[in-house]
Amino acid sequence: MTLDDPPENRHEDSTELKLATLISLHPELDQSLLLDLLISAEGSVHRVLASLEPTDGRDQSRKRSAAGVGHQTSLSAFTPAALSSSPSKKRQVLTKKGDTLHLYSPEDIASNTPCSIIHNFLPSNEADQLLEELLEESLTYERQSFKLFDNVVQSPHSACFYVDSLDDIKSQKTEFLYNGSHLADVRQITPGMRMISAKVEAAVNEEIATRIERFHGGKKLRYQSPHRWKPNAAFCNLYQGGSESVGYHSDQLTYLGPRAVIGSISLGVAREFRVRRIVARDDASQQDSKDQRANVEGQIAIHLPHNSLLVMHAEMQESWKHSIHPAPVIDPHPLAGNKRINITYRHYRDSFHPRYTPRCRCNVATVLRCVQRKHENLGRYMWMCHAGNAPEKHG
Ligand SMILES: O=C(O)CCC(=O)C(=O)O
Ligand SMILES: [Fe+2]
Repeated sequence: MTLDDPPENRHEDSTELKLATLISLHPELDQSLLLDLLISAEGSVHRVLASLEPTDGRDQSRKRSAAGVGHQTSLSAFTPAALSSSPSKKRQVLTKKGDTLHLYSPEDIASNTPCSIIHNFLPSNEADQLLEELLEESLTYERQSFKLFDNVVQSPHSACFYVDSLDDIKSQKTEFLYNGSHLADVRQITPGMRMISAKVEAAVNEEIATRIERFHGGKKLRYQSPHRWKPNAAFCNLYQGGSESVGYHSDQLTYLGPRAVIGSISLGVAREFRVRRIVARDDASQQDSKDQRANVEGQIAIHLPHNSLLVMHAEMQESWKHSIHPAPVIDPHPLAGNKRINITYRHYRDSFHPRYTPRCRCNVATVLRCVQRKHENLGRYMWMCHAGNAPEKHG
């Protein structure tokens, strides 16, 4: 930025500066959480700082920026079965800083990430029909935008939210909050999406059972829903061309509850779904260099072809982050051209309906967060005020 820039750009820059200040003072907190707090506090760094407990003796260094495009590696170069026991206990080095481990086969994906994949999930004519329907539907998708002070920031892809019934639409538009506001575009699930939802339900429940049998001794994780997974909402994402993407994030657990499972169908152009483990700042020993920490975090690319079902299992949102990486080159799809459409089927749990969401002392609805960066509280959940007030700790 130069001094010739218009004032609104200078204002935007000051947001970055504020965020950078917060990141440097609270490196143990997730960047998206700090951004949420900053928005809620209407840009007051002071209010955000006041809402966070003081922490002494932290590593003041800035967060490592996400590694760029890495060169291709193959799994055979690494020791297998990184997740053969609890993923949080094993700290096996899978990648060197800047490298990306590319995974294609269901076996490699299941053993090295908290995900599983089914290729050629639907009969091919059904997948094509669904793609055609959603290509039409997605013509009116919009980029998700949220207000940051006087600026509107837009996501680098477009999306839309779907629920089962007209009553659910009404409820979504008035009761459920996302980034502090109601969603404007909520639609009723399309006939094609509804037609496959029973298949998705059956496959995801089977995948959950296999996963807990293989990696968790047949027992679900603590706080994981004891009930059958039943999709009742879906986000559809449209990526138009290789430059559209979504940055590293974990999905909001406020209405899904802890240990959420998500079933994600990919249609059209194949793209890289990148995942990396969240490593607590103080988990690595003092002597560990940033490079060593980056090695433990790893960076894994799961390739998502047309007509695949990826299941993000119960370990995923709390301990890993995911993204859709920008692609310098894509293979055009015969029906979709340069587009990828993704449906993430979700199970909104009744017991996490907004009528049960705790409210802060200031009467603002809270969001459910899991501590990801600070070792002593790792894995604990908290209902956090969206207005930047002191978090109420639970769990
Ligand atoms: O497009 C994808 O596969 C992932 C989308 C995603 O992360 C989300 O909807 O939260
Ligand atoms: Fe996501």
